[in-house]
Amino acid sequence: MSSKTSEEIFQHLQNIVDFGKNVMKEFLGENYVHCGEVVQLPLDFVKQLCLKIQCERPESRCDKDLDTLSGYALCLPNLARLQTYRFAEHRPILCVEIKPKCGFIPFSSDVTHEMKHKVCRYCMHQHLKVATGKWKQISKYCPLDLYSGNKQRMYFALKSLLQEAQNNLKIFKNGELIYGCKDARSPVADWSELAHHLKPFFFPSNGLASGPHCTRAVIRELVRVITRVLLSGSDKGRAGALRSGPGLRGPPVCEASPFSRSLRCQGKNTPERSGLPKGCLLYKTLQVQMLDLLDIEGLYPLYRRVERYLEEFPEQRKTLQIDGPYDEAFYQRLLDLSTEDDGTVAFALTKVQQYRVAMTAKDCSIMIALSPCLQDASSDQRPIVPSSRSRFAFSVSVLDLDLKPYESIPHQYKLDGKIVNYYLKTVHAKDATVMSTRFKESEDCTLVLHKV
Ligand SMILES: O=P(O)(O)O[C@@H]1[C@@H](OP(=O)(O)O)[C@H](OP(=O)(O)O)[C@H](O)[C@H](OP(=O)(O)O)[C@H]1OP(=O)(O)O
Ligand SMILES: Nc1ncnc2c1ncn2[C@@H]1O[C@H](COP(=O)(O)OP(=O)(O)OP(=O)(O)O)[C@@H](O)[C@H]1O
Repeated sequence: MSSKTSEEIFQHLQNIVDFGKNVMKEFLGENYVHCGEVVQLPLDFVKQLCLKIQCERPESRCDKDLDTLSGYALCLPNLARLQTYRFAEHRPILCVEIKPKCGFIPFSSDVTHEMKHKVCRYCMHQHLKVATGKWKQISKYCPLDLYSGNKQRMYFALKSLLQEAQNNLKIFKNGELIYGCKDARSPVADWSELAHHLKPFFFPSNGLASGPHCTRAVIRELVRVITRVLLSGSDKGRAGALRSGPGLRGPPVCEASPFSRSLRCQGKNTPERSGLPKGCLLYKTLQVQMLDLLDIEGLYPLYRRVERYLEEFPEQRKTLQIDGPYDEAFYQRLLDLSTEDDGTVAFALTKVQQYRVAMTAKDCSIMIALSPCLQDASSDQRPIVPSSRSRFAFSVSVLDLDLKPYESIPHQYKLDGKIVNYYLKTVHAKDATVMSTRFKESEDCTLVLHKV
C-alpha cells in the first residue's frame, strides 16, 4: 500500500465499494451486503487510532502495515450489531461469525486428480494446515454439511465448528469476542464458559442449574437458532441473478466428512442433499462460489492466455477492467456461464473474472447478529427467530467482500497442487492401508460365514 499514491488508494477503496454495490449486492441480495463508503479522515486522527488499536490486533496480522498516510479509509457499519434497525440498540447482542469456505466439490472435467471429485478442498486443506502448524488438529467441520440444507448435517457441521473453531467461527457478546480465535495462538474455546455467557440469552427466566447438562442445553439451543437463521430468507427483493445459474452440481457429500463416513460405516446410504431454500444467504453464496466453473486447473491456462495478451499489450489492462472499475458492464459479463472455449482472450477474461468473484465468495464470512426480544413484541416487523425459551430479532450480513486480486491466481494454482498432493501422499495412503486391512478382515469374516 505504501508505494501507492493517495489517489490510487482512494480508487482502490472506491473499487471495493463499487464491487459490493454492483456485483455482490446483485448476487447476494440487498439485505445481506453492506458496502460502506470511502471517507476522508484527518491524518492526526488516523495516527492516533492506529496507535490505540495496535495492541488489539492479532499478532499474525501485525506484519500488515495500516495506511496512515493517504487519509482515506473504508467506513463500514458494525456488522456485529443488528442491521435491521436504524438506531444503535442498547439491548444485549450476540454475534456469530462463520467463515464457511467452499461448499461444493468441483464438477469440472479439467480436474486431473480423481480425489478432488470425492473430497472437498476444505477437508483436504485441513491436513496441510495441521502439518504446517497453522492449526493444532483436524476439524470435523465439512462445508458440504453446512451447505447441505439437511438439518442433521448442518447441526453436525455447526457443532464441529464449535469444537474446533480455527478461523471459521467466532462469537461476540456486545461486540466483545467470547469464543473463537483472536489469534491462532490464543484461542478462546471453553464450552462451559461459553454456556455461561449464553445462558441469559437462551434461558432468560429459567433457573437452569449450571454444569454439563446446562452447557449441553445452551449449546443445543445456539446451534438450533443458527441453523434456523441460516435457512431463513424470504428473498422478497430482486430475484437472485444466478437463479438459473450453475445449479447444484458435483457430489452432494464429501467422502472425508466424519458425518457421511459414519453413515457409510453403519451401512446407511449417504444422505440426500435436502437443498437450501433459494432465498437464504448460504444458497446464494454457493451459487456465486460455483462461478468457478472450470476449477483452477481449467482456469490456469486461461489466465496464462490473458497474461500473454497483457505482456504484448500492457496498455489494455485498463480496458480489460482487471483492476476495476467494477461497474454494471463488469457485472453483466459475469453472467455468461458458457464453458465453450472459442480460443479468444474475451472468453479467457470472463472465466478469470468469474473465478476471482467465486474465490471471494469462498473466503467471505457470514455475520449473524441476535438480540433477545420481548415475547409480546408482535408489532415488530423485523425477522424473528424463536428458540425454546426465548426469541431473537436477527440480521444476517456478509463480510470481507473485496474482490480477490488477479495476481493471486498463480498462487492459487500452486496451492491447489500442494493441497491435493499432500493429501494423496499422506492421508489417502494411510486410508488405503486401513481399507486393505479392513478388506482382509472382511474376507476372513466372509470365509467364516461360508463355513457356517
Ligand atoms: O486459500 P485459502 O483457502 O487458504 O484461504 C485463505 C484464508 O485461509 P483459510 O483457508 O481461511 O485458513 C486466509 O485466512 P487467514 O488470513 O489465514 O485467516 C485469507 O482469508 C486468505 O485471503 P487473502 O489472501 O488474505 O485475501 C485466503 O486466501 P484466498 O485463497 O481466499 O486468496
Ligand atoms: N464491519 C465489521 N463489523 C464487525 N466486525 C468486523 C467488521 N469488519 C471486520 N470485522 C471483524 O474483524 C475481523 C477481520 O476482518 P477482515 O478480515 O475484514 O480484516 P482485514 O483487514 O481484511 O484482515 P486481513 O487482510 O488480514 O484478512 C473479522 O473476522 C471480523 O471479526
